[in-house]
Amino acid sequence: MESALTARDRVGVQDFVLLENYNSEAAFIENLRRRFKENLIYTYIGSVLVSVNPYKELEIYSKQQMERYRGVSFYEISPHIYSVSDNTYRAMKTSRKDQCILISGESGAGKTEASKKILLYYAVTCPTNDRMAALGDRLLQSNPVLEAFGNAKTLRNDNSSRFGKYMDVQFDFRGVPVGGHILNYLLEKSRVVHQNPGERNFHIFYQLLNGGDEMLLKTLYLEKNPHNYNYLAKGNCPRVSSINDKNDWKVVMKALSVIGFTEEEKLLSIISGVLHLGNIQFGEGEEGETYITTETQILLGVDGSALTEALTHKKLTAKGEEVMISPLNFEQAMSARDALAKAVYGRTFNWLVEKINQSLALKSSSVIGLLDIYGFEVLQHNSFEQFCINYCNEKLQQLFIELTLRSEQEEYETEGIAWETVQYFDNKIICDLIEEKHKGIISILDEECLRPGETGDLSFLEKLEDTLGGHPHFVTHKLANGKTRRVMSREEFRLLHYAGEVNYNVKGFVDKNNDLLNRNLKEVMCQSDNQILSHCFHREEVMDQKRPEMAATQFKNSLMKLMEILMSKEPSYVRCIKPNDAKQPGRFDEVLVRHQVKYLGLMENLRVRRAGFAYRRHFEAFLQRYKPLCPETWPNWHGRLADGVSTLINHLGYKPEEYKLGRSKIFIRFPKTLFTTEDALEAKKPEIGKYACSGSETLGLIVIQSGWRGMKARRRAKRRREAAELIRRFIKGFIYRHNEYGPENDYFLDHVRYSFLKNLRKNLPENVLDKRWPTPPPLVTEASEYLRMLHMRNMVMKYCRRVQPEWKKQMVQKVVASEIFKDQKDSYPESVGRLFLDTRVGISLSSLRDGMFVVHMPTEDNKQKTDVVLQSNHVIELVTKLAMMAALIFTVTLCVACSIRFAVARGKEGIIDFVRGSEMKVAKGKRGHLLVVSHHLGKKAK
Ligand SMILES: Nc1ncnc2c1ncn2[C@@H]1O[C@H](COP(=O)(O)OP(=O)(O)OP(=O)(O)O)[C@@H](O)[C@H]1O
Repeated sequence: MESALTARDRVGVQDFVLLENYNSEAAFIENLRRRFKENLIYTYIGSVLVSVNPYKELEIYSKQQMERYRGVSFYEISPHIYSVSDNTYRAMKTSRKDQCILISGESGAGKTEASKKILLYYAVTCPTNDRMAALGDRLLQSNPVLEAFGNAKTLRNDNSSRFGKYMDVQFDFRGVPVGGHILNYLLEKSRVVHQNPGERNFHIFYQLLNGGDEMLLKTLYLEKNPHNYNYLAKGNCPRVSSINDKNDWKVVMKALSVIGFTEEEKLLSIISGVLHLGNIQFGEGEEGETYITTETQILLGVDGSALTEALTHKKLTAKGEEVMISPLNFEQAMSARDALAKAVYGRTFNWLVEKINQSLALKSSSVIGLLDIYGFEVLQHNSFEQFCINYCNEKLQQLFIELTLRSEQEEYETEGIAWETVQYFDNKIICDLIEEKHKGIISILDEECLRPGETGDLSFLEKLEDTLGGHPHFVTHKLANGKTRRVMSREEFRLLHYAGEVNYNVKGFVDKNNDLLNRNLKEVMCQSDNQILSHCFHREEVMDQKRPEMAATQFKNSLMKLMEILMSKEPSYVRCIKPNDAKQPGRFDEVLVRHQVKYLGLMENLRVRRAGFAYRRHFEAFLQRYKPLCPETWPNWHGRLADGVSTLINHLGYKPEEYKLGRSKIFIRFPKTLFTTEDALEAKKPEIGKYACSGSETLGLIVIQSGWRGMKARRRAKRRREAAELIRRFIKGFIYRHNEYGPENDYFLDHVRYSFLKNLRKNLPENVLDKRWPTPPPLVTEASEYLRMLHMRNMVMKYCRRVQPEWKKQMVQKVVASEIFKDQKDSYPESVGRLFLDTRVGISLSSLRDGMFVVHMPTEDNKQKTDVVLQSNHVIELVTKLAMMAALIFTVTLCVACSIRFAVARGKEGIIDFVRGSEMKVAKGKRGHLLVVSHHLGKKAK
């Protein structure tokens, strides 16, 4: 909008809320016209985008353009469908709330083009990977398929969607498009059997005849000439200059394969089957019975004779039992045939949508819904279809008013500003008139259809008059005053819709609401060889005695569901306008546009939006823009933002009725106030320039400055958005921290894990005796314990690798000592730090047959005699056991030489000489030695 403020004189205002005379329809249309002439087809009403069909290719949809709109707020840049797409996408990502974009407008206004542009924007700009790119392809490719089967050339649009479409684009938590789902509404099935002059049947029929190769057509028993088929000949318009059926056929076939279709053959045999069905001719017998004069074999995969029978007879049932078969007259047989064609096509279309949905199905976290649905329709002759379409628009208008008011009210509340009551027309009264139980038009129509006896359109009209006479929004010829009576036929009723008056002709209402297909025709279709058809016509449906819901009630119920879906999402709106009926570029037909402005409820929309304030902006943005206008805020304001804004507007002389300050935003009531401020800014610019520099560089500098400021502001805004998103994810994660790992808490849980590991890394125990270990959060207790064990093992392993055998022996000894003496003997603690020397304690004995052994004792104590000489008859056993008991404490030395030295006292040694002899004895030997003679057994005894 900021750019709108400066550009307002040349190309009108970019946002209608800036129109001074916002109640003037003429001013509104003039603004649209001025912009349209400049190829500026988009204008806002607040955040609602109004789009005028240019009927020519504009250079505004390139990839570069997409880049311009990425991450930029509405008001920072000129209006565009990409801006709506981007803001919606970002709102979904940051608020995690599902969004929807409601696109409305009359036939040919550009709804489908708008929805395709939105889809393309997401396909190009959203993050993706190979798998998702394939899915995005499927999403885009669903368009040509749906258009082939659901679009047709009408007088108003060469590629008119003849069904309503709601598509969910599903995104995962990273904002990657991961799937889609389509809901379709009220396909115009009557087009299969009838087209007005200048119109065509659905595109697929012509594509097949033009694009299908000879072999295929031969297999399907088809000929190329569309005139040969009754169902294609009615509009007398098989060729359309803007349509290339042959090319489109290739596109559709390719799209089907991208989507992953394997049933093309069956699908095409149904399409050809419908064409053949249309060529079935009936003859009339003498007694009024009907017979078929043409071939019906192999049609739609069902038995020819069964089909013939079902097309010419009707099964009548009474009290649930079949009682008789009655022949159909010529008229009845024709309508049975057409009913079958419509049912086959309609159900196949639903099946197709189901198939596409299957190929797009994936689990998602957030959704952006696109509603591309028929706009309000007023034709020369309005019938049941227009009634349903306009009812749908009433519901959407109701939703629109409710949601727009709600969001306005919410903003006021958040900002702490008193809500000012907005006068608007509440169309609930019209919705009730149509849908109320028992009293509404749909209920009355259902009653008429179900009533026993002859039912009819005129008696339906009478019932309407009886029940609804006097309702302010309902009139019939009988109830009308003279003036209205003159313009109404006796078969019409008029509804005063929010968008204008529409006369509906009741002819066909009962039949269309009944949408009946004879039971025996359904039975035949259940048995079709074609699996698509046997899927579409289910046996249970035939068995079920309950009457299915009437068409209008079905539509009403599906609309209720749609309303629920839309209510649960944050809406954005695109309102499409058709500038002329000739589909020509550059022509702006004011009467036609005024009509649409009225029934799109745009003036009402503008009034609601402008009821309170024309402009609202965050303090920061407002201050940033207008701070040069006040010496106290220029060049920088250092206090609170709210105070800065107050200082600024006081300086500018805003009157209290012109504005309100909320908690974070300023609300300005009149555009005039804003324009005056904007003009003051314009006038100030040279001075601001001088402040920064002088002379001819001024202008450039202003541009650079403002560009730099803009960039900085964008960066800041981006950082803020990212931070907000981070905090939001964090809080949500915290709330769901006890849930399974998933999109809601993954960020939080990852963060907890990461933080723990980071902390652990800094605080790992450094040796086996270091018992520190950070306390883990509950989420990672098990992992932490495991890590602790691993780390300990690792430290032990490293430690062990460093331990020498000598050292190991010491440790083993120390462990044994600890087991024996720890806390038992007072001298133990002193021993812990000292090495156990091998030399300190030991046993020596000779290798001979004597029983002597010497226990060597420590020699530190001077006074104490040390070594002990002992004798035993069981020296081997004794020493072994001693050695075993204290294997590593003692060293047992076997003395192969014949003498053992031992300590007698400090510094004094004794020597024992061992010799072999005939008998054992211990005696005093030479030089004071002790002589030990051991018994020698000789070789044998060994
Ligand atoms: N933004 C655009 N740029 C160029 N041409 C456009 C644009 N929007 C619409 N058109 C032209 O107008 C034609 C009709 O548009 P579109 O089919 O989107 O209308 P619609 O509102 O969906 O109509 P219907 O309700 O009949 O389906 C398109 O085939 C295209 O030629």
